[in-house]
Amino acid sequence: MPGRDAPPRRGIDPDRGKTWLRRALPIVLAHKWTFAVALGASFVSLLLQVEIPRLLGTDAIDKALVPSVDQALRPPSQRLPAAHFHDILIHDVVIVLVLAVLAGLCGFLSRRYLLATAYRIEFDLRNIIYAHLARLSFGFYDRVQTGQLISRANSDIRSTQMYLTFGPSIIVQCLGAVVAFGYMLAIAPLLALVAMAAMPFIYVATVRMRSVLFPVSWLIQSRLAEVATIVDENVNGVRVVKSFAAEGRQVNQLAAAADRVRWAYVKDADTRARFTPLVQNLTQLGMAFVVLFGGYLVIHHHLQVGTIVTFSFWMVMLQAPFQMLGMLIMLGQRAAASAQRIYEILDEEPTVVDRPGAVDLVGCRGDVRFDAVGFAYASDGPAVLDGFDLHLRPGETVAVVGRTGSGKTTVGRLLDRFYDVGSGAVRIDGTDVRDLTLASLRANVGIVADEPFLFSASVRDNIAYGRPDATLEEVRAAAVAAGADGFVRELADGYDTVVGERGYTLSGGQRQRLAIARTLLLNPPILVLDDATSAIDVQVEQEIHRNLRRLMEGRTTLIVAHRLSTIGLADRVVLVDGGRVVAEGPHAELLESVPLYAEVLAQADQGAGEGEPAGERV
Ligand SMILES: Nc1ncnc2c1ncn2[C@@H]1O[C@H](COP(=O)(O)OP(=O)(O)OP(=O)(O)O)[C@@H](O)[C@H]1O
Repeated sequence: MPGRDAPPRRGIDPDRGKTWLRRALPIVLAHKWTFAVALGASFVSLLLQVEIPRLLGTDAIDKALVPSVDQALRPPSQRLPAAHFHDILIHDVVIVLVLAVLAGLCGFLSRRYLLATAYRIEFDLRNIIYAHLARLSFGFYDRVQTGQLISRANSDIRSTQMYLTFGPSIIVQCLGAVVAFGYMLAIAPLLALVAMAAMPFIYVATVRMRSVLFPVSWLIQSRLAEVATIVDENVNGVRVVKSFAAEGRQVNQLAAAADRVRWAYVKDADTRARFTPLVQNLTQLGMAFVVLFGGYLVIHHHLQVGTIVTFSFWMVMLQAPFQMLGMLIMLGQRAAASAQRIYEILDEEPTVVDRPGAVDLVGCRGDVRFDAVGFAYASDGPAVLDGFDLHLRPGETVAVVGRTGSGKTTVGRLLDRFYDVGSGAVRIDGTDVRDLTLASLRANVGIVADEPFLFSASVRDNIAYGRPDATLEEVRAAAVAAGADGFVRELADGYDTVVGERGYTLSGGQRQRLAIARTLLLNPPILVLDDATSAIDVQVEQEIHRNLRRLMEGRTTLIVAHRLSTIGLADRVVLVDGGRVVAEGPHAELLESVPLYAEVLAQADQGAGEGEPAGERV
């Protein structure tokens, strides 16, 4: 059996032509032994539970209690000693006790292993999905709403798991009931049929109850999620709410959502209140018929009293599977829908993957070439780059400048293979990036993104994200280089300070400096700076620029320049327009000779005037 943290051993069957259940089978089979123990123990426990009423009824009552009562009617000389009946009684009770203990033990084993199987299947499904999500390319994340996808995946995983584990368990319970019914038929066939008379009604009532309850339970889930979203937005967006004095509106919005949850809960309680007593009373009614018809048989000496007692116990056992069969059908429908949604993710193929024969990028010199690159985000979408040529010599810093939406950021993304080019090629040291392993490519190309993402972890862990084994000295050196050391030292716990969710406890500038430190710790020979300093004030920016200049030395750096000041870092500027490079050279030269360049910079100046924190937009 795998350890708790063992990765899943099998994934789903990739054959899309198979039914959802057959596709999920490998995951269940990976735990077949735990599952078999659970089901086996459950079956044995049920057999023992079938046997106990038989012993009590047909043995203890019919062979000890009823004959002992009969004794009173006989003359004393013909009576058997009371000890004779005591012995039978005690013998039966001891056996019942032993069986009960064994049944309890089997019940324990079955629950223990069934739940273990359930959670292992859930663990596997969750890991398989997460591992797959991690493999999927950026194109997928552009299309789907990731947050919703993940939260939906959670409830889908749960309902699929429930059916996969509890489905077979319910079937085993039904088998136990079949055995009990077999006994009933063997002992008193007519009475057995009478006992079964109420069962179809129990089944129908339960199916009806579930058919109302299931949609309501979905409703409750989605409405709770709605409330959670409103609370989350109110907490995260508290500054906006308060600054617009919109507290009252928000509270009303929450009250309305909470009322919708209340309605769904009341509907749920209402349904249960109506159906649960009905199902219980149907069983009692069935028992009444058994006593009536069984009593008639007893009076006419066709049956013994104990059999009625035994049958009453068995009827309680029989009604459970009839209730659960209804549930099984509902669970099945829900699980089928859930599994389809899970498969939608798992069937999605990553588009950017290691090609067969891909080689590691070793000893990277940092020579970068874009050769006639053509690219569109969607196959039927407009071309973002079209015949884009650019050569960055080792150690050179080049700023890409262009109008907003001209494809500057895209150039950086293609270099790190976030997306693959549609035509042409991006080469590093002469090798097409598609012929390099992704891991080695990304270890050699460091990206400092426009909106740095920090994890809810310590400053140290955030900086060391790409190299978790880095020493504190190395982390500090990177922070010093990125100009972050000063403010980190002033934080309550220094490098051990946990930054809040996504780093919101830090200022924009501080977050960016940590992101720069994180990339610098990797020491990549090629850097992509996506205007990483856009949220930093002029003074800090100058300091960072000093640091960056020192650090860019010896590295090939592509600056995705959205701001004028960043251009100053570059040895050379290229102007992008219409998806290709239309001019290149030093800033001053371009400014003088290329009207479009001056125009783009002028627009950037306007952008700066419209609320940019510092510097000018490009
Ligand atoms: N993930 C995406 N999916 C689809 N289209 C995208 C995606 N990212 C960018 N685009 C589109 O591609 C074009 C180029 O975008 P890109 O971000 O490269 O421009 P940019 O020059 O960096 O712009 P800005 O200066 O405004 O940041 C734009 O029209 C944009 O709408």
